[in-house]
Amino acid sequence: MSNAAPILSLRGVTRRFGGLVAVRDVDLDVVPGTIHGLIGPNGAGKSTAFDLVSGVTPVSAGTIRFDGRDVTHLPVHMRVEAGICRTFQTPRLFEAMTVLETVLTGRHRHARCGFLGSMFSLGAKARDEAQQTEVALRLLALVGLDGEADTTVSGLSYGARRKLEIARALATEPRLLLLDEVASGLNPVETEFVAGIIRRLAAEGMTIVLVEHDMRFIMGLCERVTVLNFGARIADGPPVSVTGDEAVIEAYLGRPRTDATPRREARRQHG
Ligand SMILES: Nc1ncnc2c1ncn2[C@@H]1O[C@H](COP(=O)(O)OP(=O)(O)OP(=O)(O)O)[C@@H](O)[C@H]1O
Repeated sequence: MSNAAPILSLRGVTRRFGGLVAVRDVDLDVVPGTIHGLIGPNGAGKSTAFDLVSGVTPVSAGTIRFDGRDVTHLPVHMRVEAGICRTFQTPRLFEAMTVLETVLTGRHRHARCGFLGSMFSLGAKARDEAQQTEVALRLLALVGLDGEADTTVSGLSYGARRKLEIARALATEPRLLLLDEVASGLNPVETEFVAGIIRRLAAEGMTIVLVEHDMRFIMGLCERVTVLNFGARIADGPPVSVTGDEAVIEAYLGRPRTDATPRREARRQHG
């Protein structure tokens, strides 16, 4: 693990829904500027972990620190201001908006002219709008949607919606980007394109955490991987060591943990 202080640090993070523990006492450190994978079988607690880090859901216990600051109880918009932004497993977009308008919603906090400013200086307002639009168009070019600025969201393909969600998240200028199953439903060409965007963002210094089921995608991108199962962290390390981990293999193959000892024992006995 790098010596750099983690940009994101979870300690003892737990989330209960009634009797169900969706995330159980999880510790997690994410090194700045890296691509970190968060994997695990269905229902392992990955999206809930993102909800907790982004502030969509409150923790039941534990602390979340971002860039040395305790953000555990900050509301979503203050975490976005601090530099945390996420995408959702199912893109959450407004169907009636255009692609450009959608990205501009992410620029909201960067717009310099508030209501009073716009009343007293129409010139400044127009300049500000032009600047925000320029940034939004650059982001659309980055995600390959530059020809679609005026297209209405309802007319977009699934892959385009995923890319648009990335552009909207980037519009907030995050330092930590949480991508929830960003490659799901994409064809191989689109998947490789999105992987390229992620590599480029990380090369520019952004920290990225990926929740993903596509192992090839994870293995090809991540420096480090954390594995959850039934809400608990069962492994953490470089991708190769994690994929060879017995507990991880069992979690993915769905064998009950009580199987582990006899199977290992049997293997030893059979040389
Ligand atoms: N709002 C909620 N109320 C009750 N239970 C919830 C809620 N959100 C998640 N859960 C439960 O918490 C557990 C973890 O769910 P979560 O969606 O975080 O898993 P996941 O690892 O992201 O799964 P998947 O890979 O299938 O998306 C599941 O058992 C789920 O049913």
